[in-house]
Amino acid sequence: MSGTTSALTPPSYAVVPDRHPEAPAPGELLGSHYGQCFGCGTGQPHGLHLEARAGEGLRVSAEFTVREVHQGAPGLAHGGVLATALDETLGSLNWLLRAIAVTGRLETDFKLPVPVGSVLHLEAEIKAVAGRKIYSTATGRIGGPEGPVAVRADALFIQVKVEHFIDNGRSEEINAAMNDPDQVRRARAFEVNP
Ligand SMILES: CCCCCCCC/C=C\CCCCCCCC(=O)SCCNC(=O)CCNC(=O)[C@H](O)C(C)(C)COP(=O)(O)OP(=O)(O)OC[C@H]1O[C@@H](n2cnc3c(N)ncnc32)[C@H](O)[C@@H]1OP(=O)(O)O
Repeated sequence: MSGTTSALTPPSYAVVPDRHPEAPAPGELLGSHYGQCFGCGTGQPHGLHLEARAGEGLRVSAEFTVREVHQGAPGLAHGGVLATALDETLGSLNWLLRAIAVTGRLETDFKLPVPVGSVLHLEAEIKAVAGRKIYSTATGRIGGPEGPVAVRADALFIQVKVEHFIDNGRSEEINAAMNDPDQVRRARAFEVNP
């Protein structure tokens, strides 16, 4: 069975948003939004170390190399790890709107097994925005950027304010992040949209 549930179908009043004028230029590496992020941080030894790049329009691309620590079945990537790669790539679309948004819903199709050692070539795109809701979609291909689609997802991200993290995160990490000028600069870069 495949298909998208109605919660991921943009409502009639949804619009295709503008790319933010100060969004990173096409081809630019986006960098990690948080060094300890399991998806994109360089401070997580077993993390995905996913590197995303701005694309044209409302698109980003990213690559993730599947390592032994990412296995589910012998020699194959764990499905949850692949979902994380899709989630992280979709999350990096935030940079194009310069808005902070978190995943509300993520629906994933697993179409092909992904062996350890594979490079997953990811692409994500914003389809529409309705108020705080951002509708987006992503694919992950193996065997090259034009290879077959191994995984895909549709998602709904919800815009939040930076207080979402300050109010809900564990105080150790939040205090460390707030005392890191680089982290504060990155968080502020998203706050231009109320
Ligand atoms: C200096 C300080 C340092 C801070 C630095 C931070 C920088 C960070 C930068 C960038 C971060 C990017 C991180 C990317 C990482 C990858 C992405 C992830 O994995 S994120 C983690 C997983 N996700 C969650 O943990 C969300 C947990 N959920 C929630 O917190 C809430 O449920 C939340 C915020 C999503 C919504 O709660 P509400 O109370 O704000 O809003 P309501 O009214 O419930 O929803 C708004 C609209 O959205 C719909 N909605 C919400 N959830 C939905 C769902 N699951 N399915 C369908 N619709 C949903 C609702 O029906 C409503 O729609 P209607 O406006 O009425 O039309």
